[in-house]
Amino acid sequence: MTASDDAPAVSVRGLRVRFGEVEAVAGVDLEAQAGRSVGLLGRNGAGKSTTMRVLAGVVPPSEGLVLVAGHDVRHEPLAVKRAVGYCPDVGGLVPRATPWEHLQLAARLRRLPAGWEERARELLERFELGHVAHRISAGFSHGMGRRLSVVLAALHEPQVLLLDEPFDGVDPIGVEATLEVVADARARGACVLVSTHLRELAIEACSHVTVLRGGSQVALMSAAEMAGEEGARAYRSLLD
Ligand SMILES: Nc1ncnc2c1ncn2[C@@H]1O[C@H](COP(=O)(O)OP(=O)(O)OP(=O)(O)O)[C@@H](O)[C@H]1O
Repeated sequence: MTASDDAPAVSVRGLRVRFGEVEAVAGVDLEAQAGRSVGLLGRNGAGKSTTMRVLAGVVPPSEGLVLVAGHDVRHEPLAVKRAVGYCPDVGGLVPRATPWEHLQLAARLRRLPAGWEERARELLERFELGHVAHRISAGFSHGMGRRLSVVLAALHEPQVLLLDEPFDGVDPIGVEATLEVVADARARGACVLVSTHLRELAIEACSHVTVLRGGSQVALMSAAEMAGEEGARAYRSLLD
């Protein structure tokens, strides 16, 4: 099954995720159409990364119905993984591999047609990683690793792009490149989800934002409603 034109690219209904006694996500509903981007905001431990992991097909929901590009994450995790590009909040890189080797592996696993190298080079240049393309990533700074993770998530132009803390520790060039990747993805009809603590960047990158608190969703609004001093106050009041 694939998403029909008007079906949401991401549909989350009553999502709950438990790890033993801990309820990491305790009720999230979300719908995002193709061409939209949604920001996930909330304090440390609010459940953002767990929600992202469910959308990436990495962690199964304990309860709820989650469809990504028309695929049920519970029953079709492989189809979900094929449809998404996922930048995890931590990890995901092989320390002994170079950026180019990461890209070669991603291209092989995703069976990308010949010609992917050009897009890979263009992304590396955009993120100013071209000069370290053949250096092992073990010595990369945190921000360089973040930038490479975004490149890897975006390489195959996925239907759904999931960026978990893509701006964390990233310099202004990397932030700009990431915003461009989000805008490009939206322009070609992909749906983008961005988890971040940075309200202003969420507003810049996203059409809508949702705020999580203690695993529960406490707001879903247009990004414009979060803007300015009034938006900052509204956001602050949602945090505790
Ligand atoms: N594998 C796990 N086992 C046990 N508890 C977990 C696991 N993963 C997440 N949690 C717990 O679930 C809650 C939500 O965590 P999550 O990482 O989703 O939050 P977050 O909003 O992404 O936080 P941050 O902003 O700090 O990255 C936290 O209390 C966390 O300790």
